[in-house]
Amino acid sequence: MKIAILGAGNLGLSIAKGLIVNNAFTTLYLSKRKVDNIKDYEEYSKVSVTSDNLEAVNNSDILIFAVQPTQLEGILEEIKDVLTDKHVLISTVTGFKIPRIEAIVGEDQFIIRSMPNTAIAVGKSMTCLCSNKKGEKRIAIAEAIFNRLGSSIIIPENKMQAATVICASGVAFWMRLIRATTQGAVQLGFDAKEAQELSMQTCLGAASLLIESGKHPEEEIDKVTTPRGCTIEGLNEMEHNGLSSSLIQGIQASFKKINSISDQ
Ligand SMILES: NC(=O)C1=CN([C@@H]2O[C@H](COP(=O)(O)OP(=O)(O)OC[C@H]3O[C@@H](n4cnc5c(N)ncnc54)[C@H](OP(=O)(O)O)[C@@H]3O)[C@@H](O)[C@H]2O)C=CC1
Ligand SMILES: O=C(O)[C@@H]1CCC=N1
Repeated sequence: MKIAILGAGNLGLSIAKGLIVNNAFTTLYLSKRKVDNIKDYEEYSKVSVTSDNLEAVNNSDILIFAVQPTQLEGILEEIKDVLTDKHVLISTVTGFKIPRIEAIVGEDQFIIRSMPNTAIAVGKSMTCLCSNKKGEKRIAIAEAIFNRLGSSIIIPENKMQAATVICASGVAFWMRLIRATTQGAVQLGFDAKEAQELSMQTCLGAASLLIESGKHPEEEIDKVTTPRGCTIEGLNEMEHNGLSSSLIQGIQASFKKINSISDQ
């Protein structure tokens, strides 16, 4: 696959790393206006770095847009005249809905919206996808790309905002929980490095257990909570202090914010 990432910033470079590590492209163009800080990527085979979006588009089939929402319109205007039937447009841009993309490049383009997260850099992104009518014929290509870099599901476009909160912002939410449990472990006597290792691996183990068993979290929690034991003591104290409620309220606040700053 000949892929271009237009907007090689935080997310764009995370996608690039995932593609490079998984050898998941034929050629890869990385574009941004100031290329000095990504020049190193040219050391990888078949990777080109450019500040010329048209060069990237003309030499690629899959175009992944990873610019800020206010920058997408300008890029689409810039490249729309060189788009051909070979191109599949994949936008990762938050809150920029498909009809708005179609209004610039036309309905007769394969348009896909994708919401990955930064764990794509290590092939572990949960990515949500949707498309315009024409894009339905190419969404399998997007699935193939994002399934090599984690997992993907296809959702209706009206759930993309919610998916952004749960999956994209979600990485930050889980990181903060890992930091908090790390701080707890330091207070119990582990040094910072050990504490983070214990926290991260336990988090990974808990998620893996649910993924592999298909079970509900409470079923697994029941196996851990010895009657009158330390686990239920800790869990109940956390709940008295609003653990679940706080997480749910944070998700609601994030969702309210995303709806206030986007166009859908
Ligand atoms: N960060 C995340 O975890 C996630 C982000 N998203 C979405 O992805 C998009 C990108 O986010 P993020 O990576 O954090 O943002 P960044 O600001 O880190 O990256 C945007 C990049 O676009 C480049 N850029 C700006 N204008 C142009 C242009 N005209 N042509 C080419 N490149 C350009 C910028 O570099 P330069 O100034 O040098 O051009 C910059 O590197 C956003 O819409 C965000 O909502 C979605 C999911 C997760
Ligand atoms: O925080 C944000 O608004 C963007 C969207 C999801 C991740 N980063």
